[in-house]
Amino acid sequence: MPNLSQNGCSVWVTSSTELIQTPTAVALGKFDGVHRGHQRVIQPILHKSADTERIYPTVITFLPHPQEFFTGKTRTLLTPLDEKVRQLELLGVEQLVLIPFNKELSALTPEQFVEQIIVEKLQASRISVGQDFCFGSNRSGTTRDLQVLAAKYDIPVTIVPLETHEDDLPLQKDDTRISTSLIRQTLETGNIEQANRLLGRPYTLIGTVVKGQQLGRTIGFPTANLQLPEDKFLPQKGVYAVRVSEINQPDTTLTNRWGVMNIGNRPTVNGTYPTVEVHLLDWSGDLYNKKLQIQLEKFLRSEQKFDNLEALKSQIQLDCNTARKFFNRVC
Ligand SMILES: Nc1ncnc2c1ncn2[C@@H]1O[C@H](COP(=O)(O)OP(=O)(O)OP(=O)(O)O)[C@@H](O)[C@H]1O
Ligand SMILES: Cc1cc2nc3c(=O)[nH]c(=O)nc-3n(C[C@H](O)[C@H](O)[C@H](O)CO)c2cc1C
Repeated sequence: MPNLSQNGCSVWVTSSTELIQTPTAVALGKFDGVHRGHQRVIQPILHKSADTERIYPTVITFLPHPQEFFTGKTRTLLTPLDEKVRQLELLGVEQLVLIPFNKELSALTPEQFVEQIIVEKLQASRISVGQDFCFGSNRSGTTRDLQVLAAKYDIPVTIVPLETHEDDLPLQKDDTRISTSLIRQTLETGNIEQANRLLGRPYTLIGTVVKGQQLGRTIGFPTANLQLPEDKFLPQKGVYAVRVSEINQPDTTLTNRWGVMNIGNRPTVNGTYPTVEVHLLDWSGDLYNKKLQIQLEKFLRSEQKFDNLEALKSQIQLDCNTARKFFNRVC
């Protein structure tokens, strides 16, 4: 049973239905990315001033992802567990329940799901779902079914209309819904500003700084090499302007610092595997073992193979200048 409370987070995370804090107000869904649409679904379960009883604002999701369970294929995520918990905490969610998705659960009828999970295990006093939510065996239950079934137990259900965007996306002319897959597509093409608009916040990487080959310092640009969760979805390879903060430590010199980041194989130094490295502007010190949050703000260029380290060094200097100009304009 993961409990990330010790990880500096106040959200109670459990995958044991015996350890759920009840009664709950629940939002149901996958919530990968915790994007603007997800945020709207979560809004109705947050504390209302009129609440007299202690009701836990709770997000319910399934582990593994139902698609992963049925296909056997692992998926990368916009928000791996640790990051999802942090985003939910920022919204005011107090509990994340990861319901084990297995054969028994997938076989429950909509009626059984409401009775056994929503009523008995979660003791839900209120439910919120997105308009396209389906539940029960073969995804046979609709949001309308949920409303009807929950009404038998006097549980109100909010059905939240799908959030849309106003961006002009050539591939999605008629479909303006914000979705996890649209954000993934946008990140794959390096359109970070658009992805950030769809998310309602910057796309973020959270990782621990590990040792590399001690090469960066020899060209005047030390870079913190980030170890990320294995299931983290990476955007297009290349160089980005980023904001960097240390997680869990109120070290003010490491809060919201500007930086440049490279995601790539480093062809100039004959790199053989992809790395994620960040150079902080106007900062020096030791970052090893620190946990950093990197917010991606602008895609600057694709990775290139340079003839020598001098040429790479000049380009990184130009990247720093471009990032500085960008941040001076937006700040
Ligand atoms: N401005 C800075 N930005 C990033 N790291 C810095 C900075 N200043 C000092 N450092 C420190 O230097 C380390 C990186 O040094 P350097 O790039 O030489 O070696 P490395 O960790 O082996 O990485 P590389 O893969 O680049 O060789 C960082 O992990 C951090 O502790
Ligand atoms: C801002 C930035 C841009 C980079 N661009 C490239 C690049 O275009 N090609 C490359 O081979 N390596 C690039 N690197 C990685 C570079 O090879 C690596 O940091 C050093 O070799 C030290 O490991 C970049 C690194 C940073 C921080």
